Amino acid sequence: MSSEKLILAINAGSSSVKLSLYSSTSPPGPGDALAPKLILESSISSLTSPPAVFKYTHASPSSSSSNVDSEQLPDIKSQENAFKHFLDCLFSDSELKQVCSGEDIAFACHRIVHGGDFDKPIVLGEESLDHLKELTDLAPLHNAPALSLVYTTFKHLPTTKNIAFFDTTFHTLSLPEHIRTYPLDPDHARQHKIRKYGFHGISYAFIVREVAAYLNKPIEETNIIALHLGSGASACAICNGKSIDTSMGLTPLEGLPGATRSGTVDPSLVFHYTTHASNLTQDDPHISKAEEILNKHSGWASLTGTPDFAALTSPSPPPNAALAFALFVDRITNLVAAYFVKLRGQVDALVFAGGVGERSWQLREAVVDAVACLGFEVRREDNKGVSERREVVAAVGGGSGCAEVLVCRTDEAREMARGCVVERRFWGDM
Ligand SMILES: Nc1ncnc2c1ncn2[C@@H]1O[C@H](COP(=O)(O)OP(=O)(O)O)[C@@H](O)[C@H]1O
Ligand SMILES: CC(=O)OP(=O)(O)O
Ligand SMILES: [Mg+2]
Repeated sequence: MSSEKLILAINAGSSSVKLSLYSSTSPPGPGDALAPKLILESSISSLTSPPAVFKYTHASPSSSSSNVDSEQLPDIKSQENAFKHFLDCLFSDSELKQVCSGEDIAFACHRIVHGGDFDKPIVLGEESLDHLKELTDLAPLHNAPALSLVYTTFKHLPTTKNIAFFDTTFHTLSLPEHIRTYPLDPDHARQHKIRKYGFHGISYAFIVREVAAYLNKPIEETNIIALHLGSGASACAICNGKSIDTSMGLTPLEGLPGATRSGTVDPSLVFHYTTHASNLTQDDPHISKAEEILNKHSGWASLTGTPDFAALTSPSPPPNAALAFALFVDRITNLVAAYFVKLRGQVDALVFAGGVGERSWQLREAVVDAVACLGFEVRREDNKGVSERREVVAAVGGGSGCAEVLVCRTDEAREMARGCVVERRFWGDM
């Protein structure tokens, strides 16, 4: 006998919480296993610049009376309160008969950005949490909010099984030693867990599976250059379905610039920029002044005054918009060129994903034009029209003889829900 189980996917950012509720049957059947069914999506954003904004949308029917398009919540300032508000809405939602209390939610899947050496998702318990707490020092800006929501889930959903999915997992076993090693004293590096980990792996796992299906190739034979360009941005060279290089490193700061992140800069810059580089910040005793500046007060927001990438190509752009745009295109070009060579030119597709990659046709056009000498070509009309289309993967260039240029609507929540459904070990005692 199969019964329906509910899966809640939780993606905690530093200033937002994104939640998606899915259903799946237990035990998962062969057909169901790949397709958890989306019931609703919700988000609470602007937690650090109140008022927080709440959204709550049923997957169907699209005009549900419980939907909240955009509601300001001035009293909500923490991840915990945001989550509690979401649960209150969920449990009082008269259109959702299958969920009345926390006991109805079988699984909570948490996106934890830094997973250290974990090479697969894990069920969260006291022991694994202790280990993850140690890793928080490596990624204080990312892991701390996610872990705080794990504790909140323990408190409010005590019967739910909590599973951690890591951004690092996709890279853990496949990055070659010479890629994951920094040229530093090996003993010191080992002792302090200093190496390239790579991030956005939940997204890359989704992208490579969807792109392989689109290309009608086995994942194990699929070679792509994937660009996850959101408020945090990275690139990944994927050879035969596996990550062989990626631009983020020990932390998500390395590599490409982001909305408020500098990306790679000369490490000595830190000491020229501020004499208080290693002082700890007042708000968080784990974060140094330098980390705060490079993570939260840099990137295109620092050049232009706005974190909104769309503003850079709007009819009335902010100051330095052209500079910030050209700089981003240049840093992406460096990576595409390097990864093209690392893949020996055997590239099935150049793939754009993430908020900027999926929505900025101008950015895609500029990047593809910049790497045209490698054989990439953009179809301008398809590229402009893609944002209105609903497919998970859409072609915007390439084709006959040269690599495809694709846009993939990446979905970290769906990837976690799918991971939860396909891993039988999570369902053992259910
Ligand atoms: N229409 C658009 N054109 C260009 N950039 C956009 C557009 N809509 C959103 N963005 C950018 O996408 C980024 C957010 O991407 P997303 O992947 O959702 O973020 P996060 O990294 O927070 O998960 C923001 O920096 C925003 O400026
Ligand atoms: C790893 C990372 O940078 O994540 P995000 O882009 O969601 O901030
Ligand atoms: Mg993201």
